[in-house]
Amino acid sequence: MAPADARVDPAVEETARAIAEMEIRGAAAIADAAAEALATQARQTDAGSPEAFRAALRRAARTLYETRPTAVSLPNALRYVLHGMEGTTVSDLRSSTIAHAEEFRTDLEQAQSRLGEVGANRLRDGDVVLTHCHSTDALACVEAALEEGKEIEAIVKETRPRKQGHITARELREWGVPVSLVVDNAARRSLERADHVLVGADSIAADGSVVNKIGTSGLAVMARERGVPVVVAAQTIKLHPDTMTGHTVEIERRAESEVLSDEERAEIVGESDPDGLTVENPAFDVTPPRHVDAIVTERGQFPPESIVVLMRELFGHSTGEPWRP
Ligand SMILES: O=P(O)(O)OC[C@H]1O[C@H](OP(=O)(O)O)[C@H](O)[C@@H]1O
Repeated sequence: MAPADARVDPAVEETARAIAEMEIRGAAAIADAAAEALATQARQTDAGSPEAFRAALRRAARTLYETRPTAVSLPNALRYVLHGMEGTTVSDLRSSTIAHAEEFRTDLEQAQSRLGEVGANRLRDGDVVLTHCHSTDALACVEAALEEGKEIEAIVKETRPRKQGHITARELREWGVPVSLVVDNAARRSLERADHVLVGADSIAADGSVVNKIGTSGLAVMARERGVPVVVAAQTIKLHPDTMTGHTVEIERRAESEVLSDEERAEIVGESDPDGLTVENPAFDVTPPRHVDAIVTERGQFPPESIVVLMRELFGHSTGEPWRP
């Protein structure tokens, strides 16, 4: 049993709540917040023994891990920080954990800007990108292209049910990029004038499949039909190491309330049996590698089928779940 002083800090509980309720969202932001929360746990814990300290950190990591299942950046961040927890005294454990969390956060930021430079090489002056959802990795490519003096236009898919396309549109407008906001159903028509589909990823599997916001796979199929290249911008923390050993990526299913309000439900159901209406709300889908042209990372650009080579290099060691007691 964990020692009594292995308590999860309230700040960690609050971060976990904010991730679960998507106040903190986007795979990179989730990883960053999780690493910061572990550093807070390390700083604040009143654990009186190394054993209690380790138990508190593991508990905190588990609390964060259980929030959202699809973005692998979350367990990758937790694993990185917990593997860095070294020492035989509470003081050493504390300082090594905090140092590793800070290192992770700095690396994350640098990786995104390097990735942006790689992705920007694909974009030419005057190009039109079509986006789905909101991805800071994808936007980093546009930002770097703009910094190089290229003019870029964007067609931004609304992205039901949570309309994260609005966040993308807002950021692009802040940078002065002309934006056409379109409903998701306009995707195929909009591809007529797009030069690239540019999206992010929540997880990338060893076979090069891309797990991203629901609607990405249909968009990729249509883009292939139209001959528009599909570019996935994803830092290497989006690579899912467990898929090298045959595990699949869990697709998060979110609440009905994101799709249908109580009033709308009542209107549809009328006098009929309310159990006869169910709402499915999977948050992500899987795009097979044959519909993806390139995965852009901070380590360069890869055809999806070869991403496993990079995955082996970066995650070749045992993965495991160090937050399990
Ligand atoms: O790490 P960055 O590129 O910012 O985001 C990656 C992905 O995370 C988002 O998921 P959600 O909105 O958290 O469900 C989107 O699916 C986006 O493509």
